[in-house]
Amino acid sequence: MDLLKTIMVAVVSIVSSMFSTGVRLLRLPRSVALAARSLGSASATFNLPTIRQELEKFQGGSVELELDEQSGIAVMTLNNPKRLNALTGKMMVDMADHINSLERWTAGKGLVLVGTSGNFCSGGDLTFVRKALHYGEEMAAFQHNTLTRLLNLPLVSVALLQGHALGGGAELSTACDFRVMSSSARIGFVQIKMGVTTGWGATTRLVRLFGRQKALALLTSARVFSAEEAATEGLVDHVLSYALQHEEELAECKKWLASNYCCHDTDLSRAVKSSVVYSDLSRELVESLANERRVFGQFWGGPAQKAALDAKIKHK
Ligand SMILES: CCC(=O)SCCNC(=O)CCNC(=O)[C@H](O)C(C)(C)COP(=O)(O)OP(=O)(O)OC[C@H]1O[C@@H](n2cnc3c(N)ncnc32)[C@H](O)[C@@H]1OP(=O)(O)O
Repeated sequence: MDLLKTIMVAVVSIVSSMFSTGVRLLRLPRSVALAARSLGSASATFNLPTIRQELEKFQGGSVELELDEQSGIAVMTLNNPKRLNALTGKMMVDMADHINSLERWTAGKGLVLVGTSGNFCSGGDLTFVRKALHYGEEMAAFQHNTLTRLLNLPLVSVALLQGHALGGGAELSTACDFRVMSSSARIGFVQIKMGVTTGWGATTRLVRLFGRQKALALLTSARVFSAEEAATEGLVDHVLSYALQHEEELAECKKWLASNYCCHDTDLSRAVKSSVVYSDLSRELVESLANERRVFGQFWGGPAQKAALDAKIKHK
């Protein structure tokens, strides 16, 4: 317990020093998260509560959170099944609120991020996207904050990829520590085909996960991978051996997480994850996300994106 406290204090001290220099992205305890009312970069400052109010106007779908006190494994479910769990503004806000709850959940050691009804997420909800073409950098700032806090939770997280994980859906999966894939699922960073760059932080995370060459290949090719191909490329950590029903695959995924990475003492497990996060709290991460946001803002709402939206592309 002392070790965990020491690490948390050190992390808070680093995060606080980032706040004092105007860099307000990273998170840890609720008290610090509450202090992070705005997210700043060298060139722009974003007011997260104001962005939140704006995003809430784009209703549709929900994100649910279930905490299992006994196993210490939480399940966060994307729920917009008619649109293959594409994310609306309201769902982004729900997710941010659930990350707040998970930051306070001291009994937890694991998290599964999943979509309902056998699909992970088909990216940004294109109905929402069409109405939010004026709001790219702000949305990106909100998502960067939420997904960095997800990545930095003291829980070992896994994305269960079923059905489609496309565009923003593929980005969400990179905010988890591990990826488990259903044998029939597909994953692709298809943003470039939609006339945009990554808006939810995946470029920064892909470079860190797989190195710059593979990140560049994934993002410029927009290739959509089967589970077998994704495993060969090292994009996913485990492929479920045969396709099961949604609930059975979720149970399998929880079992995989519990038996591999959540099988030791809770305090120690959280301390290990916090140490990993600590080693990753670099200014370079924050600056990379700020750059990613700026680049994204240059294309969001631009002619290439509008043409792609008009073309009603299916990423088969
Ligand atoms: C933030 C930046 C990004 O995320 S860029 C990536 C944005 N996402 C996309 O471009 C995905 C577009 N959708 C597709 O390619 C196809 O729907 C895929 C996922 C391949 C599934 O094809 P298929 O199995 O034939 O199903 P379908 O097209 O009939 O879809 C079922 C219903 O879901 C909808 N849907 C799907 N994706 C989205 C989305 N991202 N936003 C809003 N709605 C979406 C489809 O329109 C379809 O709805 P409906 O039944 O026609 O009313």
